[in-house]
Amino acid sequence: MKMLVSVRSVAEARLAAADADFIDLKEPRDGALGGLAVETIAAIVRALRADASPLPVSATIGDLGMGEIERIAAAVRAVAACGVDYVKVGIEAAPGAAELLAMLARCGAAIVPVFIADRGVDPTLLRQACGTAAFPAVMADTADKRAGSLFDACPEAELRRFVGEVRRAGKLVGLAGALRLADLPRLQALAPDFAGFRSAVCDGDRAGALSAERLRALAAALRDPIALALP
Ligand SMILES: O=C[C@H](O)COP(=O)(O)O
Repeated sequence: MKMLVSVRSVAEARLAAADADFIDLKEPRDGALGGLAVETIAAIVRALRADASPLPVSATIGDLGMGEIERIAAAVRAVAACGVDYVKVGIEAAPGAAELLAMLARCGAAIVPVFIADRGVDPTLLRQACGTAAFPAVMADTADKRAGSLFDACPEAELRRFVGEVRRAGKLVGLAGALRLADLPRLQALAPDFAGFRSAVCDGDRAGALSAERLRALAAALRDPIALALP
């Protein structure tokens, strides 16, 4: 299971690059999928490429409503133009979501739909995303980071179905949602391709500073699943 870390600046990206497998660009203060200014995204991508970092980079477009298709299309174009490998777009079970997925399928960017799983994942929307060849990966994440982790928001059986369905579609599957060290054994059992972290690798809450110590500890725990299984 690989480790995705969300960062908001060049300094944080360089810090995370020492331990992470994927670098994800977002403004954690602005919600689950808070977007950074495109200038910041472009500057982080330039810095990582200048460092010859081999890590794939994703960026979010911001927390936009399912009905805001034109705004989302424009944001996807602007973020993709920054040179990121993947553009993450939140998908909620709300009117307009199916049309949004259809637009994203045609938009030409490498889109990762991120299912907001606080109230479960809509099976019809998930089927649509899994049936869309243009999406290289599909994620689940939570919007309300104070309500516990993804495991508090979503029954484990549902997460297992999510992982299985995305994997059977031949896509990478990622899980996130205020995941903590204590969640790693359950995560390892679900075995997504990658897990996303911000809250667990910050001093204080997810809006705080990224912690090199917490990053190292999490990376070590992910590398050593046997130790995780110990009491
Ligand atoms: O994409 C991953 C998320 O940024 C994870 O953030 P979180 O651990 O605070 O839910």
